Amino acid sequence: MDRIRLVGGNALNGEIPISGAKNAALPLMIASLLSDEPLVLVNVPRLADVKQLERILENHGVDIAVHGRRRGDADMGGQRITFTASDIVDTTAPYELVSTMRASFWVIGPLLAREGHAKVSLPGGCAIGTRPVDFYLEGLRELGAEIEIDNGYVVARAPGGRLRGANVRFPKVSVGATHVVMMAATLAQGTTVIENAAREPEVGDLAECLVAMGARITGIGTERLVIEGVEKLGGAVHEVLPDRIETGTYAMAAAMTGGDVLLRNARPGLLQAALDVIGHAGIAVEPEAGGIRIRRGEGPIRPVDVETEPFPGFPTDLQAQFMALMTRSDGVSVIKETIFENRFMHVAELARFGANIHVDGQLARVTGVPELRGAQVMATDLRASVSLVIAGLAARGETIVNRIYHLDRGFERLEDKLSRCGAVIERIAG
Ligand SMILES: CC(=O)N[C@H]1[C@@H](OP(=O)(O)OP(=O)(O)OC[C@H]2O[C@@H](n3ccc(=O)[nH]c3=O)[C@H](O)[C@@H]2O)O[C@H](CO)[C@@H](O)[C@@H]1O
Ligand SMILES: C=C(OP(=O)(O)O)C(=O)O
Repeated sequence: MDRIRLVGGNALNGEIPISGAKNAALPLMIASLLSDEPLVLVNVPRLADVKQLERILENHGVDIAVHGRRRGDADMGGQRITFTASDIVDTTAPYELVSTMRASFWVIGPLLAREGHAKVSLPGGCAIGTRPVDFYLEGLRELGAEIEIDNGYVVARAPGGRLRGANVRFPKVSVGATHVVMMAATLAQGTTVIENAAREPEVGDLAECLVAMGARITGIGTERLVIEGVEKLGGAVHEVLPDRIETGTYAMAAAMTGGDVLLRNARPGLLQAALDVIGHAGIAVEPEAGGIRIRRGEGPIRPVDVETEPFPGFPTDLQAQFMALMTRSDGVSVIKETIFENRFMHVAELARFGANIHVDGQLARVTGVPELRGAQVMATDLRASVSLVIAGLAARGETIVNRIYHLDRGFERLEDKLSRCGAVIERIAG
């Protein structure tokens, strides 16, 4: 398994290009199942999760064409990929594929809406929690689906071959459940209202793409979505929005090491809560024409208390990265994780750098220390793995991060992007 080796102490200076968002690309790719016409996605990031989802979509009969580079393409720019689901040849998503990439469970919505039936493996839990899918199934039942669980699979059928519009209210904000019910509702008979819908930018990005394909959706960006079902959807060309989690991650890396970094193509409005917190920690956050500039002056990193919340609150996907930053603050920061029940796996690994963190249920109390020391550490999940890289960038001496396949799921060419800004970081194949 590949590892990453870092030697800490260098400030980051220069420019980091922000890639297309993993959490936007995945639902957008799945939306291609809703139409028999080509869906062209622009700025698709080169990530392990994207490659895995391509394999899953091909299993359903989707033709996938990756366009070659074009003269003038931006350095480290995203891919242009055409997805064409002319004919869905298989409405089963098998365990061996779904278990490797949780979001592939989301194919259940488009398959049910377009074909009237679907058999999709339950995704199972993962490091950060049990992550059930009860809201998804309740929402699809409201749309008229008959659903049973058989041998670890969700077997769903739309009576008469078509779902019907309904009022769906989620008991708790769920990004995935909002994606799935919204996609299913686009082809349902009648109108669907989704209350307590997720407002994450990736949900809005998917909705805009669906509208471009001919869907009728209003309330985009709000917690109340209204979808008027149509008979058929067409093709579209849609650009994947920049990754707000990657943006926040590199902002915290620059804050941690010192230096002056322009996050190219970043959009402040996608992560304003996180940028505000970084500003309260004493770091200069300056929107510019080409992105966001992060400048850590001579001052200390100030402690800030944070509670993770659904958008527009502080995102849970930046919690581990922020904790790494707070390990070097000049005080005490209390971090509350309210979204997932087990998202402090990085605490034990950060402690190996000499960090002082005490966990009590949903709360982590981080007392800043004057110095971190390099260590051998192990990645446990996607965002935890990058929090270890952030710590290693500022630690004295050498750090080895093991099991970085977690990183490759959601961070495109991380070591290239960081080494171009002065970090001593390399991938060790093995
Ligand atoms: C591919 C993708 O976009 N992943 C994101 C998506 O995951 P995902 O869509 O899986 O996360 P959800 O928003 O659904 O989860 C939020 C909370 O609701 C719970 N829940 C969810 C569904 C359900 O049926 N029952 C239930 O209890 C979950 O266990 C969790 O505690 O949103 C999360 C929260 O912003 C992010 O951390 C993930 O990066
Ligand atoms: C939890 C994450 O992704 P996923 O839902 O794909 O596990 C993440 O992107 O931080």
